[in-house]
Amino acid sequence: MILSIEELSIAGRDRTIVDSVSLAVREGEFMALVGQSGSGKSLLSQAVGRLLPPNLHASGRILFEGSDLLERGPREMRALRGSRISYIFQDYQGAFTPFRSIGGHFDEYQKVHGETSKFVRRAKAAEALESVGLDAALLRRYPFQLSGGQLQRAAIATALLLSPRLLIADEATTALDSVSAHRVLELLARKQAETGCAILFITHDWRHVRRYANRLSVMQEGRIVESGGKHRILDHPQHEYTRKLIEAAPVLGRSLKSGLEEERP
Ligand SMILES: Nc1ncnc2c1ncn2[C@@H]1O[C@H](COP(=O)(O)OP(=O)(O)OP(=O)(O)O)[C@@H](O)[C@H]1O
Repeated sequence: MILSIEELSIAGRDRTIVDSVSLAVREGEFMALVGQSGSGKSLLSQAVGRLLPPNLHASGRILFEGSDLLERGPREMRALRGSRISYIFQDYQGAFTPFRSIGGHFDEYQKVHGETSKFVRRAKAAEALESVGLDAALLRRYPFQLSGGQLQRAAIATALLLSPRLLIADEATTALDSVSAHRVLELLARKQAETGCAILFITHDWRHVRRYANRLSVMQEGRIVESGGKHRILDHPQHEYTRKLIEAAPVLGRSLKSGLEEERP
């Protein structure tokens, strides 16, 4: 296991929002986390990077590469975020400062993580951008000069720059049109195959679960109600809530079944 969340609770002053959740992500797998709005998926993922809002408190254990992140200090966590654990969010625009060029962002990111050679930083930035299918000339542009899909791809390039072992994607394609979303997901899957990083993928879109996930967990009101392999859950959901979520998903001409049938010759 690269990540093992054990009995994690997240609470505010007067209520428990995430209630004793356990969830594991294996090395190199694509793990989806689904559940209705407000079920606690984002807070759970923020707790992993110790990014919770200050009014919320996490308890339990979050074992990453064997050691408990809840016991790490802020400096250690800063070093870990970006290098071993990376995030991409729905709000890709928020990942970029408007008046800094794309190249400036890549440069700053690498400086913060200790790359002292300007030459190396420049070369890595160009390589990273090209690896997500973008022209290195975009490094000179500003965020508002890129499309949503291009920006999200640039965000993925940044997130993968330092070869993290875990990438947390929180509704990373929700704000994109379906063609751009598809491209971004294909890119994520390809980068995952290349780098072997694990992905914790938070989504509302069952088509993406069906296509990309290895395993998934279903969250309802702060608890995990069901976890397992994609085929098992999509074809034989055990929990009533999972069944309802799957039934409510838009089908768009293709069955939401796991796809096993199609894989048969
Ligand atoms: N800082 C906060 N203080 C108190 N409650 C919060 C805070 N942030 C979020 N919440 C509440 O915690 C619950 C879970 O929020 P969270 O964002 O994790 O849900 P989610 O499952 O990711 O939803 P969505 O799919 O809409 O993103 C919600 O009821 C939300 O209103």
